[in-house]
Amino acid sequence: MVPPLVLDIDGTMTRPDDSVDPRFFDVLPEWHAPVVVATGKAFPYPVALCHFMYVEQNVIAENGGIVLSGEAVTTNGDGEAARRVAEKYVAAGHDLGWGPTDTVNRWRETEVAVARDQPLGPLEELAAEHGLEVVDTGFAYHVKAPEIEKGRGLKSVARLLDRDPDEFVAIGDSENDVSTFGVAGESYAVANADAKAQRAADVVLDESYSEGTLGVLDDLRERA
Ligand SMILES: O=C(O)COP(=O)(O)O
Ligand SMILES: [Mg+2]
Repeated sequence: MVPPLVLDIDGTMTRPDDSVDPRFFDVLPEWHAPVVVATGKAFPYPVALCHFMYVEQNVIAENGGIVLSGEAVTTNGDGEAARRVAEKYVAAGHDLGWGPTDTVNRWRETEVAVARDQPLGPLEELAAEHGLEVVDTGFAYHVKAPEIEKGRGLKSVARLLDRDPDEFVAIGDSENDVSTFGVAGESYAVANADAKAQRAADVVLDESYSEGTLGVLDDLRERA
């Protein structure tokens, strides 16, 4: 049997141009074990990705802020403190950096994301004043409660799926995947992963982005 998977999206299921590799649309519906999509993105993004890949909606969104498996949705935290940080950041003359529509934060419930071309120092200061931290995923700065992590989300999804977290194989690319790597039984960082993810992973792959991830899936299938 193939093992259950926990897959990060950005940098892991994507190609260097940020598009999701279309090969996952064939590989994942045929994966004969649960697939959990674990992302820093707001809840609707991974739900839509699962929907359009036609796989079960096992989702860890907002870095563990929201978890969905089967009929159970769990929200960890209300994002109130993160929104206060964002307000103060904007009041200090900065910008969240996503333009007037801001679809990055529009449906975000438990944290706030800031574009990486905005100043990090003042954001970290405000976050610390509110007991929060800033996590850099390589795609955005996430202002979040330190205790909310993808790894904690994996524990609750595993429970709902009646699996041991240790059975999961995790693949990721950045510091928001470190907690997942700590909970899963086996972990891989793609070659484009940041230093923290590389240090935390059991294996650092030679191949980058979706190429690395699909290579692991091939190996796991062969092993099964
Ligand atoms: O939304 C981000 O900043 C990163 O998303 P990811 O966790 O799927 O890589
Ligand atoms: Mg990522």
